[in-house]
Amino acid sequence: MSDVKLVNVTKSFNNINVLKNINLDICEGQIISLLGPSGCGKSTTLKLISGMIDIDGGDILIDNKSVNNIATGKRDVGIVFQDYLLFPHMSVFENIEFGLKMRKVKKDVRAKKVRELIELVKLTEYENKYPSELSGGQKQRVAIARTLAVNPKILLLDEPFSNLDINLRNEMREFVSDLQKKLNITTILVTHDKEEALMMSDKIAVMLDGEIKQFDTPNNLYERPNSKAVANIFGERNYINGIIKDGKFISEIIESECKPNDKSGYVEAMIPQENIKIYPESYKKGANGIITKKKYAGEKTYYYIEVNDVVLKSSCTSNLFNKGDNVMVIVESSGIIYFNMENTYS
Ligand SMILES: Nc1ncnc2c1ncn2[C@@H]1O[C@H](COP(=O)(O)OP(=O)(O)OP(=O)(O)O)[C@@H](O)[C@H]1O
Repeated sequence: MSDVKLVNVTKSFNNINVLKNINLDICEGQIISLLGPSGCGKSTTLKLISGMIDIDGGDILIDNKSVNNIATGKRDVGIVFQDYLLFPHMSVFENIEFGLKMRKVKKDVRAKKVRELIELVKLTEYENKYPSELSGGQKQRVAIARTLAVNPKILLLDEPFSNLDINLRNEMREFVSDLQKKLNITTILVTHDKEEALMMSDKIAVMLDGEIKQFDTPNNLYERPNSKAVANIFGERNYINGIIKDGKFISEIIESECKPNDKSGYVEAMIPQENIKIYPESYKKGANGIITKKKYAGEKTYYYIEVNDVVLKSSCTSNLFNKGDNVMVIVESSGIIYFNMENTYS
């Protein structure tokens, strides 16, 4: 069942179209991400759904009812921002209690609900502490508990982990994912981090320049992006021009087998970096190349390899090769996507 629906939503600031015809259909209990570069309109979309700013055109439906003319407080949505916005002079308990107090919920009911939430976000020993005494992750959990206190139907998360260091970020991603599944609360996450979106979402809306370019599952987006623009969001790939003929992709530098449904004709092959395999020169199979650059990154090493004047980028677990080495390059055909010359998925 559709829980949140955006139909032809538009928004301009100072006569600039920031959102151009946004359509989204989010099912109950799902977590979806709005993913895209800075300025593409992610936060504006979230603010429109929450009612913090007004829509120019189109419709926003929550539970199949238009909320265009309904005030933020009555939309049944809770929003968590990256900078938490906790009240500094209130304890953890009081911060979480705040929304319930505003709604004039009785004191004993309030206390029970706050304690339940404190337990849910694993802050039992911290209820009397003040925000200044908490770590970033703990503050984030208070912010989430405070938002959940008033039982919103929809949870909106605006870059909630971007202020946390990498270890804490991973821990909080897992914590929020588990919590979302446990509560089965429809959630919209704004992020510019592809890994975060891939790891946490049932579906991802890839946004560019105020438009949704593809709304799909993480797997489909990664493996079957509908355009180069979407593909590039999910990492740097190699692009090679060539032709598909008799079930084979042929280019000046490589040849590889195609899948039966890859159409014949002139194409641009998008090759993931992990598909470019490097072997010692003595291997004598594949294309001759020379390593022109090496970037060691712990679990992976990135190599730039020049093959017939074209630079291919490869990521692999082996750290054996060095700049200047002559190597053999083999391209693994699985995972290659072919765009016809009009840039659409073939
Ligand atoms: N209140 C406003 N007044 C004028 N322009 C605005 C306003 N809010 C947003 N914008 C503009 O709208 C565009 C989209 O902004 P938005 O905050 O939605 O982007 P975003 O994708 O969330 O970016 P980021 O990842 O940097 O937060 C930007 O060009 C921004 O400058």
